[in-house]
Amino acid sequence: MIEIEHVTKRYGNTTVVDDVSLTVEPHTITVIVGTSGSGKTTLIRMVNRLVEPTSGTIRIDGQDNRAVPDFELRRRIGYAIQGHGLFPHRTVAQNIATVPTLLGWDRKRIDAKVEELLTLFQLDSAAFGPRYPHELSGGQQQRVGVARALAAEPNVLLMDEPFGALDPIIRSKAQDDLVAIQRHFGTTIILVTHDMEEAFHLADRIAVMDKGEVVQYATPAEMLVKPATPFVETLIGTSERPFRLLAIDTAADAVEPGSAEGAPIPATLSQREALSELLWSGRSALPVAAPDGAILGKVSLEGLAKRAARPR
Ligand SMILES: Nc1ncnc2c1ncn2[C@@H]1O[C@H](COP(=O)(O)OP(=O)(O)OP(=O)(O)O)[C@@H](O)[C@H]1O
Repeated sequence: MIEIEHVTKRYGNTTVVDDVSLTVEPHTITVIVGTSGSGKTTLIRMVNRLVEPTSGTIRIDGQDNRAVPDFELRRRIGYAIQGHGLFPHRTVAQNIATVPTLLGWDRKRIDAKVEELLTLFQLDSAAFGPRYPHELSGGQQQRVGVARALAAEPNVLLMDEPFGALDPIIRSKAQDDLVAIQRHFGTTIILVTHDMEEAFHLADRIAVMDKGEVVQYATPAEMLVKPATPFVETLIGTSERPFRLLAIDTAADAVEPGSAEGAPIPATLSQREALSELLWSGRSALPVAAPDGAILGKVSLEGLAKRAARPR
């Protein structure tokens, strides 16, 4: 659990984070959104103490983060940023091994961890381990960046626009990978993004920042139904509301019994993507397939239309 209590950061006379309090429950994804310069990066950097708060307290699993030695903070808190921040003169394997090496893990344990993470991110370790970052695509570099952040098995992962530089297809894949990883390790994640679609897709809770303040901290569904301020409403985009609602859950959650014609859609698609497939294929229902190919049932236009309506 991460408890941020009355945290303020000032640079000179300018307050960039203004008395922010929020609690991030263990094993959840909290997404921070807001306008440029609203203090998102500064807020998450105070969690791992890359920035020192002017006042206030941040506790990680009950412990004040000022009381935790640096090396221990680095082990407990992974940090992944846009552009990946990979060391250009170190191989992929060496990049991933950075924090475990600093922590003095033995060679065998480090090698096993590198292998595990590369496999998890669908990068063949024999082919990719010895390569240098410039020999990878942007999407591969991004995955290595996240793998490196996870190498010391942190309880907490901070991500600052980790998918910002990716094209939409790789981005969607990277988001799915992140959800899979989060389930696999049970990591508590705070992620900063500009992309509201990404926020609604990934978040258990969303924090909206405006001029250094958190103006709303709520589940995506709560935020859609009751935006705290006109700013939050604008950020969500009123014409987007039904689609945002559908972006929260997957097709698996909307499966109805029965069969349907046409190519099956994966159960992991968001309901929004499922709706898009339905509209584009011109069908009123499509089969839904589990990852092993088994047909789970169908999703229908009618079913999704009900789910897109304002929750009561
Ligand atoms: N070291 C610093 N010294 C002075 N001002 C700073 C410093 N770091 C950040 N700021 C200011 O604090 C404000 C918040 O910056 P921050 O990077 O946290 O915003 P952000 O919400 O992450 O923005 P963006 O979405 O554009 O990345 C900005 O106005 C920025 O100029």
